[in-house]
Amino acid sequence: MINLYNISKIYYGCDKKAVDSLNLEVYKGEIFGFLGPNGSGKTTTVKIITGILKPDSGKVLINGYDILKDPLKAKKEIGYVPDDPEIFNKLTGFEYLRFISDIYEINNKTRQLNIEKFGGILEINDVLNMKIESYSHGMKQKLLILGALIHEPSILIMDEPIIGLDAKAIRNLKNIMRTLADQGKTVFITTHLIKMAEDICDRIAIIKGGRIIYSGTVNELKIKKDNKKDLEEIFLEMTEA
Ligand SMILES: Nc1ncnc2c1ncn2[C@@H]1O[C@H](COP(=O)(O)OP(=O)(O)OP(=O)(O)O)[C@@H](O)[C@H]1O
Repeated sequence: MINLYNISKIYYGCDKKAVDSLNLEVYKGEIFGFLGPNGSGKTTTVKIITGILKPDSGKVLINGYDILKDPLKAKKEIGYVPDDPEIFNKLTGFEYLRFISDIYEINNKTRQLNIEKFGGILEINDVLNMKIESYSHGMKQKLLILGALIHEPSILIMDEPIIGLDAKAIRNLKNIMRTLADQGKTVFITTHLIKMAEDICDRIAIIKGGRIIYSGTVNELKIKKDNKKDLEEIFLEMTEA
């Protein structure tokens, strides 16, 4: 479970808050979609949830652990896929996964089992002996996802996970997300892709200018908007207004 209480952040030298008084609860057993136009504060929020950025005010709890006061315990709960897959290019895929496993103190057997399981689903295992610099964008993205799953986190947080993936990989990732949620884990994704959110997310929040302007299910939102069928139209209407 993820809890945000009154989170605000203003970047140095900026006059406007990147995120402003955010309150959010993301439950166990759900896939939660965080939607918003460019520059609305999605990545800032993800970086604050994962402890990469410190908010100016407010509190984040990760399964009850305060990300600032109890960072190791909180971070052990999280698997994180950043929006930029440019990392550790000189390592091979295996070396990267070993490195991540060591950080999370995962034994060899668990590491191997999870590489076989999730690497198999993501169809990345054939290239794990190659250096990451030789990977395509989509292959790097798959490796990052595999790395985020290797310690069996109870909370999976992915920033724009679909970008760069082909149709089959997207379907496989959706299946992984649904399986994790059905196992009682928390899945939090940011996306620009409204259709994706509509297809897979149990609940969504829409952020605009750093403030959450809606949180709930897609169906509740449609009912609120006079039963308009097209979520994309509703989203554009809400975020452009
Ligand atoms: N390092 C930074 N320094 C200054 N301003 C920043 C920095 N990172 C983000 N911002 C600003 O904070 C606001 C929110 O940015 P953020 O990256 O969180 O948005 P986003 O919703 O993830 O955007 P996108 O969909 O384009 O990835 C924007 O106005 C952005 O210009």
